[in-house]
Amino acid sequence: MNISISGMGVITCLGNTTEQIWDALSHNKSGIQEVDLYDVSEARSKMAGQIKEPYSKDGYNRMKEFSKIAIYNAIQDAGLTKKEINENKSILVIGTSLGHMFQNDSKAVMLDDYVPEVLKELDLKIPYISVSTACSSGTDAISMGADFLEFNEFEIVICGGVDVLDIYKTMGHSSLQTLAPSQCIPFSHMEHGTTLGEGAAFIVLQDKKHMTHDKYGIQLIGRSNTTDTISVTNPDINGTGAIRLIQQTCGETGIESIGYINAHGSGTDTNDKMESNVYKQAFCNTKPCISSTKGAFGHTLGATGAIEAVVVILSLLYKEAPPNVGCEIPSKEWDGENLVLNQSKKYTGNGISVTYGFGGTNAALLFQGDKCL
Ligand SMILES: CC(C)(COP(=O)(O)OP(=O)(O)OC[C@H]1O[C@@H](n2cnc3c(N)ncnc32)[C@H](O)[C@@H]1OP(=O)(O)O)[C@@H](O)C(=O)NCCC(=O)NCCSC(=O)CC(=O)O
Repeated sequence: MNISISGMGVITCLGNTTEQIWDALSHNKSGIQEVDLYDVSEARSKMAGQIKEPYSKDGYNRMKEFSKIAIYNAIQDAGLTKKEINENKSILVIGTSLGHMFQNDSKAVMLDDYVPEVLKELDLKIPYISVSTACSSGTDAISMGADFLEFNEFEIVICGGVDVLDIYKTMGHSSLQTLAPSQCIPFSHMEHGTTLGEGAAFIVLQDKKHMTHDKYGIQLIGRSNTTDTISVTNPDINGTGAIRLIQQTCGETGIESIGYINAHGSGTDTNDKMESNVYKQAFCNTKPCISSTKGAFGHTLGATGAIEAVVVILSLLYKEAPPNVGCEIPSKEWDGENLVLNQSKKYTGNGISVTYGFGGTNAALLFQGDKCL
């Protein structure tokens, strides 16, 4: 089966359309600013990829609003009517890390309790399933969506990730000492650490032979996940599970087909060292372009894999690997690697999005496409 991308919808600190985010990314722009959503005076970092007004400050409503915008835009982009979605076998697969879970101390909050309202307000009468695998959630949601399509369970799959900023995530990462005091610049020789962000991205997957018009000509040709579980917070510095992940994702296509890697690039010392070890070993004969887009969006946790999947799709359409926003001088581990610095680079071949999460969850999506925008 040819798993095709028929539509995409996004909301991020760089904009609410794929055109806006590509324009900002390709001009090396970052959407990271000082947080005004809650009090960050006690936090190690005051900065985040916050989506500014006019959205609700309440986590539940914020999750709902971001999901609704990205899902609605993905459906519109796919040219599907609500009737078509409701009358075919359709499903929503929604990934998040902790979403709005810690927003109300007084009662237990379900991770996906807002989703029925999203569907109702969009007038969609379809089932949904939620996925939470830390920072790989958005990637795993797309992977699971592709499984539903491939095994003929569903015909129209809307899948992606959403996450919101909140004081609990900020203070959690602050006490773990993972936050960069100023701003995350993955793979840079400068200070290390991540910067949080928020947003949502959804894509519509369909079997190419059921589509009347394949406007993007992009296919999801590989997907996989592996688990290390060597530590709750530390990645396996040798990257054994991550290397296996890339090999499994590429399968018979072969890793030499990859022209661009959208890395996890969380900006922390341990993650960035682990990733350089992984790509050095996995791509010893080829040197694909590598960049992380977290310097632009911040680390959007459960949404990051879905947003980065959209970035890879756009990179295939524009035939350019986007910059590693803010990175002028890489750290020495990247000597000899084809790291994209602060300017986009032309590339040919397939694009892969790789995400790693706490608990050792690793996930990847491999896309192919020949059309040009
Ligand atoms: C969290 C770490 C800084 C911990 O490193 P070390 O163990 O070497 O450092 P350390 O012992 O000084 O720990 C720093 C502080 O965090 C606390 N700490 C560490 N691990 C903890 C845990 N499992 N639970 C609670 N607290 C913990 C320590 O007590 C200490 O606080 P105190 O000093 O107060 O005692 C590091 O593992 C790291 O950078 N991890 C992130 C790597 C990364 O970016 N991975 C990408 C995928 S994960 C991702 O993208 C995010 C996600 O999935 O959500």
